[in-house]
Amino acid sequence: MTAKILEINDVTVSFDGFKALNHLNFSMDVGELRVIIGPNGAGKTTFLDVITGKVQPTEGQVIFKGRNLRKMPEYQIACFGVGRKFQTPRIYLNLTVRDNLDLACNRNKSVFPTLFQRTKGVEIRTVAGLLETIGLIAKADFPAALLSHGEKQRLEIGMLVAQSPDLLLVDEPVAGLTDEETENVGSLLLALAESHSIIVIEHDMEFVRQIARIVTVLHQGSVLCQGDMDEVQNDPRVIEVYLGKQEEE
Ligand SMILES: Nc1ncnc2c1ncn2[C@@H]1O[C@H](COP(=O)(O)OP(=O)(O)OP(=O)(O)O)[C@@H](O)[C@H]1O
Repeated sequence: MTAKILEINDVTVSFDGFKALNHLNFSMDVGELRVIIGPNGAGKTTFLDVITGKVQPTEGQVIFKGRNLRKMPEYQIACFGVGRKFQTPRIYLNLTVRDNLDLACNRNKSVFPTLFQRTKGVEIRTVAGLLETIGLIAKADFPAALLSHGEKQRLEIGMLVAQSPDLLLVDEPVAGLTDEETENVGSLLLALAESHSIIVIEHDMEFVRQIARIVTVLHQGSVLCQGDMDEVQNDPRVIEVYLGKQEEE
């Protein structure tokens, strides 16, 4: 049986009685690339928030690498191997691409990774290797401010990977990107999926089709259905709550 990197058991998150997550059950294998879709308000961001420790479950458990994350502060969870990419790139615009990556690599040399038993064999990345992975060798010495939006997204993904996370959480990486940039980010995530477990939240169905193996659909804080792209797209419940409405927008 393949080891699970993440198990979410019967998790509910209540905000003043409103259940943003409602008895949610979810699991994924080590090395899996999983895409999460769902209508606005389905609970996707809250789902990421309970994994990173930003939000504590009201009920239920989040188990990462076999360990219950309950009451673990956010920075400890990050050091234990969860890396999160937010929708808007968080990079240093005045620094060069190379210096951004260098900073991220050096962050990894803090004492915390050794304190929180990182998985053996997780590759420690070099700046040169990262520049190649994210396809920005030619722009290594440009200030990050001069990059296109898609290149900034790739740089931030590179900075995340520099910290050798076991699980990458990527929130809407292609929102606002051109078709070409979208494809580049997709190829990058597919390349990273060869050595990382990755969760991607995305609304862009073309992009989801490019990268997805298994798709999980969230609705009203629970898993509505899960399967490959064809199964999910043809599921009448998904068409009703998400895909049908999306086409009308
Ligand atoms: N801190 C909070 N306090 C109260 N309600 C919240 C809070 N955070 C989220 N919610 C509510 O929980 C529900 C789920 O929100 P969440 O942001 O997780 O959904 P989402 O699927 O990410 O939506 P979107 O696609 O619009 O980003 C929404 O109805 C939202 O208004």
